[in-house]
Amino acid sequence: MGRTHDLIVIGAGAAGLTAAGGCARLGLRVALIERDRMGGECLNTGCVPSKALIAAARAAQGFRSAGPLGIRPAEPEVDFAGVRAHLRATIARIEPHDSEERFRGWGVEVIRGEARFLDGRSLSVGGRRLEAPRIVIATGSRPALPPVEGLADTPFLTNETLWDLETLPDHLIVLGGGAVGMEMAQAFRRLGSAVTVIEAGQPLSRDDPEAVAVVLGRMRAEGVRVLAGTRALSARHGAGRIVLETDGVGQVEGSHLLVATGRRAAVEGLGLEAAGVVLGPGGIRVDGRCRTTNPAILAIGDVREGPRLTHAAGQEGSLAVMAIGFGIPARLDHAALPWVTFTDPELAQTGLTEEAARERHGDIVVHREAFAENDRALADGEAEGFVKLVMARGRVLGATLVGAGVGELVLPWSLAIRRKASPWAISGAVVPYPTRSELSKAVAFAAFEGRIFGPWARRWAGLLARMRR
Ligand SMILES: Cc1cc2nc3c(=O)[nH]c(=O)nc-3n(C[C@H](O)[C@H](O)[C@H](O)COP(=O)(O)OP(=O)(O)OC[C@H]3O[C@@H](n4cnc5c(N)ncnc54)[C@H](O)[C@@H]3O)c2cc1C
Ligand SMILES: NC(=O)c1ccc[n+]([C@@H]2O[C@H](COP(=O)([O-])OP(=O)(O)OC[C@H]3O[C@@H](n4cnc5c(N)ncnc54)[C@H](O)[C@@H]3O)[C@@H](O)[C@H]2O)c1
Repeated sequence: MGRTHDLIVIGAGAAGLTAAGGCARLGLRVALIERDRMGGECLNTGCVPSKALIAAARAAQGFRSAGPLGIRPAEPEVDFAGVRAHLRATIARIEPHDSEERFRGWGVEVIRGEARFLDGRSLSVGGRRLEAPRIVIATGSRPALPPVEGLADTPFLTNETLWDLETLPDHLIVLGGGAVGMEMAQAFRRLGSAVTVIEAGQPLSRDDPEAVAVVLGRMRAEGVRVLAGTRALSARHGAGRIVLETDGVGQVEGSHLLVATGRRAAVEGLGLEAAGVVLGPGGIRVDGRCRTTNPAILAIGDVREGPRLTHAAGQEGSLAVMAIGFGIPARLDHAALPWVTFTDPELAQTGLTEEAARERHGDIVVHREAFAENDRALADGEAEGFVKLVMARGRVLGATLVGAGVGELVLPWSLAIRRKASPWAISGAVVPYPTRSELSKAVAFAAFEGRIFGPWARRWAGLLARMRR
């Protein structure tokens, strides 16, 4: 039996949908295999429900925190069933973008079932054999469980089950202080749970420590107990309580446990060996063009070694379209890959952190502006945080932003790192007043301020002034 399709994509998350949709719209015969829900993790168990929960939590917190604005603080009445309904409604509103109908409309053959490789060009799904000259693996990741004694016999939640909770936890223990752990810890605290985070190293350790300190300060002030440098050794449960034994603070007791200790590639049952695809410790091994050890097979999104973010998955889906649809050997460029942690204040990074830039480039210059200098932030009563710009020899290497809604301020800095916008242009842009974007202009201007108001400029202005006297 010969080829059944031009392209087979396994997994209908952000990565697989982008690859399948793009190639089908170019007229290729595309099969898209999905064993569970269309839209994958981001839509169903990741970004979307977590951001909807964060929005509900922010609304609740607004009741408590408006005192400085002259609104008497009150304890909100949280209707957790209503919060869940908001989560479900948000998913339902976004779902049509990722639906079978939409992709079938573009000519994609959506096949429901579990894929398993037969060899490097063919696979089986539900007893049917499919073959194509190009295959894309986009099967995502699953929660990685830590080696904590007794965990398997203890009831715990992960991002796959958290959204099914019917009542608000009385005391949520969060194991892992990464993006999932910190976002959910603050959200549940704001909704009314007691929350303890147990983190073996430092929370949000990939981020700039100075910016992380701002987030941690706020979370601790709101009552989240964050135990850094603390490892869970064992877990047990009884009488509706969960007890974790730790190496730092002894026992931590709560009503619920959320395990958020990282991810592992979802490859079980795929039969990678039959396809000649090698798995590394962090996921499927790929080169700079997302090619696996079998060059006819690409691996994109969470399943491969590398950053696990929806926009990275989408970018790699587009790269697959370039490679397979157009034959363009596009390479991945993560130099300006942004990431945002949606705590409050938000924490955003693009390019290198100050520490990474110093290690790699040695001689760097850091410019910094605080939201306390921004009129809009002051008017909003949310003036915590800063924008930090890291440069070397006139080039932007990275930007760190922490403050209310800073995820919306990252774009010009990602462009600047890729030299699609210059700090000079940003410093001279006309920015609407009063907006937080003014802080981006201010920090860019700081890079030139010394020269604009320096001795040469003063001499020239003085000369002109004297001529007019
Ligand atoms: C709580 C949480 C919050 C997050 N928030 C953000 C955020 O705010 N911003 C951000 O950028 N990222 C966020 N992420 C990360 C983001 O969800 C992932 O990076 C992204 O969803 C990965 O997309 P993907 O297409 O690679 O994989 P997935 O979305 O996991 O899709 C893989 C699909 O493959 C299917 N599949 C697997 N194996 C098979 C098989 N053998 N046969 C058929 N189908 C198969 C799965 O069912 C799944 O639908 C968050 C993650 C979590 C857990
Ligand atoms: N806003 C966003 O973009 C966003 C939000 C959520 C998740 N994500 C993505 O999802 C992925 C998964 O997030 P995550 O938070 O699960 O993983 P992570 O790798 O970011 O963090 C896991 C944390 O758990 C800690 N840990 C591991 N074992 C432990 C143990 N035994 N005891 C205590 N702590 C332990 C680690 O030190 C680490 O800090 C990330 O790659 C992230 O990029 C992104």
